[in-house]
Amino acid sequence: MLPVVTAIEMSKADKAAIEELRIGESRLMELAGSEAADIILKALEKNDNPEGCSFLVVCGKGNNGGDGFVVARHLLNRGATVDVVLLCPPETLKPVNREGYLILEAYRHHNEPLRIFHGIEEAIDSITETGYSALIDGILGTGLRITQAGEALPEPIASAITLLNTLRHNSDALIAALDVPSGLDATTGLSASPAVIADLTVTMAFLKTGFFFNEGPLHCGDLHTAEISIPRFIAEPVSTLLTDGEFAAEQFIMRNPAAAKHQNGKVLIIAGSISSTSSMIGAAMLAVKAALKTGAGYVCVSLPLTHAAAMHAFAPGAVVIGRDLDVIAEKARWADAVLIGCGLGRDSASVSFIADLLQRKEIAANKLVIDADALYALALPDLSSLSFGFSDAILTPHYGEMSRLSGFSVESIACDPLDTARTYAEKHRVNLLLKGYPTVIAAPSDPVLLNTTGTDALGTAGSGDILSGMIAALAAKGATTFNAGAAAAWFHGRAGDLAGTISSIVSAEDILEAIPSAIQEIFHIEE
Ligand SMILES: NC(=O)C1=CN([C@@H]2O[C@H](COP(=O)(O)OP(=O)(O)OC[C@H]3O[C@@H](n4cnc5c(N)ncnc54)[C@H](O)[C@@H]3O)[C@@H](O)[C@H]2O)[C@H](O)CC1
Ligand SMILES: [K+]
Repeated sequence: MLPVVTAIEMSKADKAAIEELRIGESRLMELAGSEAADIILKALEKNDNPEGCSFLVVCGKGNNGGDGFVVARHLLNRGATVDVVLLCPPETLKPVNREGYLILEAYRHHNEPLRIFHGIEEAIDSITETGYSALIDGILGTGLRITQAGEALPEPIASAITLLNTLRHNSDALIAALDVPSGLDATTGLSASPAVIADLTVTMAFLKTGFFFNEGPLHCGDLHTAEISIPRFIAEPVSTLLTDGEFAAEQFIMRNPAAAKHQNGKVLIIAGSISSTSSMIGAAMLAVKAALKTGAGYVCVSLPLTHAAAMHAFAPGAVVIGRDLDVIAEKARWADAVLIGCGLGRDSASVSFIADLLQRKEIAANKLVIDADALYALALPDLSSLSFGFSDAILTPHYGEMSRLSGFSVESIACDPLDTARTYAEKHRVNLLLKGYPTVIAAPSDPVLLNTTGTDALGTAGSGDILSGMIAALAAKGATTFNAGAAAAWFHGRAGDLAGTISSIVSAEDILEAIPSAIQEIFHIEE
C-alpha cells in the first residue's frame, strides 16, 4: 500500500534524506525536475519527440520554483522550446534555487530556445501570443499553509495562478502541477483563492493527504508520483496508507476445498425491524445477501419471525432466528463474526435491545461490526463507554452518524475526516470505518487506511447495509475487523464501479449483483 503524507511528514522525510542519508538537496531537486519532465512528456505522448513543443514554466520563490527551473532545463535538453516566468527577484532565491536559475541564465548564452521573464507583466504579451503544449506550475508546493477554504493569496501569486487557469481555459494546453497544484493545501485539501486546476500533478516521492480530501480531487487531475531517491524507510512509521487490490486480495481468505460450510465463516446478523407504521426488513435482507455473496459459509439472521418467509424467499441459504436474547447470544457464541444494527430501529425498546446485546460477552468478545441503529444507540451518553468492552469491533458510521458519535458537526468532520476518524478510534479504543470519498479506516493506533474505490454509485439506500454484510463475511472468514473493513470498502467500491455504466442509476440490488465480479477481478478470474 502506498504511503500518503502530510506536508509536515514530507518535510521531515526531505530533511531525513538530506541529513541522515546525506543526499544533497540539489540532487533531490534534480531528480524531482528530471522525473517530472519525463512524466509530463509521457503524458503528452511527446516522450520520443518533444521538438516543436512549447512549455511555459511559472516559478515561485520557494523550492517548488526550484523544481520548475530543473524541469525547464530538462525540457530544453530534450529539444523543446521553453518560456520561464520568475515571480520574485532572482537575488531573493535561496542558494539551491538560485543555482537552478543561474544554469538557465547560462543556457541563454548558447542560443537555446529559452526566454526568461521577470514577473507576469513583462511576460504577458509574449505568453498570450504563444501556443503552449503544457503550462507547468512551479508556483507553490508543500510550503503553502491555509487556514480556511477560499483564503486569498497575495500578489503576484494570485495573478500567476489566474493566468495559468485562464490560459488553460482558452487553449489546448494542459496544466501540469509540480508536487501540488498551487493554492491547494497539501495536508488538508482546502484550496485558497485562486488555486490551480491541474490536468495532471507530478508529486514528489509520496502522495499527499490533501489530494484526497475537500477540494483536492477537483484540483489534481491525474496523479503521478516521481521517484526522487527518498526511500520509503525514511518516511516510516507511515501514518496513512492507500488501500489497493493486492491488500484487498490478501484479506479475502479462499475456502479450503475440503472445508465444510461451518468452517468457511459463520456470520450472525442482528438486523431489520417492523413497527405498526414501518418495516426495515430490507436492511437485513441486503446485509444477509451481501455476506453470502462475499463468501460467508453460513449466515444466520435474527429478525422478527413474522418475516422469516420473506427472508427465505430472498436468501434461501440463510437461517432465521427470532429476537430471544438467549437464542441470539447462543448463536453469537457459534458465529465467527456478528453484525448488529442495520434497520433495528431507534425507539426505546430497540435501543434497550441493542444495549442488552452489546453487553453480552458472547457478542462483545466476538468480531463485531456495528452499524446504523446500533451506532445510534452507542452514541447515547449512557452507552458510549460500551466500546471499551469490545475485543475486536469496527464501527461503520457515515458523517451524520459520526457527528452523533463524536459531537462534532458534519461540516467539521467533512473538513478533516482523517483526523476525526483517527482521534475517535484512539480515544475509544475501537476500529472505525468512516464512510465517504475516500472512506477512512482507523484503528486505535496508526496507520490509518484510505480507500478510494467507488463513486456516487454507492450513494443509494441500502449501500451501507451491503458494506456491513461484506465486512462481517470477511471478518468471519478470518480477517481482523480492521482489515475486513478496509478490504470490504475496496470490494464494495469496485462493485459500485462495476454495477452500471451510469453511476446515477445504480441501486443496492445492482451493487449486490456486482460483488462477485468485484472479487473475481482481484484474482484475475475471467467471467
Ligand atoms: N528538500 C526539499 O525540501 C525538496 C522540496 N522539493 C520541492 O519543494 C517544495 C516545497 O518547497 P518550500 O520552499 O518549502 O515551499 P514552496 O515552494 O511550496 O513555497 C511556499 C511559499 O509560500 C509561502 N506561503 C506559505 N503559506 C502562504 C499563504 N497562506 N499565503 C501566501 N504565501 C504563503 C511560503 O512562505 C513560501 O514562500 C515541494 O513542494 C517540492 O516541490 C523538491 O521536490 C525536492 C526536495
Ligand atoms: K505547484
